[in-house]
Amino acid sequence: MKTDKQGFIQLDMPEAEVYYAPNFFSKDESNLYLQQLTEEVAWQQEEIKMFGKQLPLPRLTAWYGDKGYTYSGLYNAPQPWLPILLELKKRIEAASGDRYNSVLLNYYRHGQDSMGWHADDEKSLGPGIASVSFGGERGFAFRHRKRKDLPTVKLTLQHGSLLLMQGTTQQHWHHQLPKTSRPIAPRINLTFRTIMG
Ligand SMILES: O=C(O)CCC(=O)C(=O)O
Ligand SMILES: [Fe+2]
Repeated sequence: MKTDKQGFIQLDMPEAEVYYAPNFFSKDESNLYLQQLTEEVAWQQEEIKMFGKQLPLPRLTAWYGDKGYTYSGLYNAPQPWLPILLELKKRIEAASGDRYNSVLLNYYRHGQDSMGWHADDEKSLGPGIASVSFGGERGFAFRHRKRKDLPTVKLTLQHGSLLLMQGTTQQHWHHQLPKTSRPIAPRINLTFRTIMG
């Protein structure tokens, strides 16, 4: 690991640009953001069609921003930005040097809520994604899509942390937020994104 961007650690991952700032937000700020986001965001229980069945996603979600997006073949209209989301976006843009026009929010109610291996590599998505975490600390992992010789890269996403995924990260690596049997406080994750076109 090496420190590059100010306050960020760069993860040791070939063909990727991933930076992690464990204490991007102070404890007090993070507690406030966690509470406000829990209350103000329009959390939804979405369903996904799998093996011909409608299954609830193992987390609650919300989508805000300038543009709609298509997910699992369904078009989702965006909700207009909340002031708190614009405030977070501004601070993260200043640190990352990227610009974002939408944010996907995930609410993990307990350790059995999760997100499986995937890459955020849709053609309409810009390469810079900024991931903010508030609440219960969860494990997170990256796995190279082709090179089985490379180890899985694991980290703990802390309360108030910022993870930047840039460059060719999504083309070459998958990531996941695994389930845990540990009792764990609810967690909110925000991924700021750029939808093009
Ligand atoms: O909750 C997380 O840390 C990961 C979220 C994620 O990968 C996504 O929304 O695409
Ligand atoms: Fe993702």
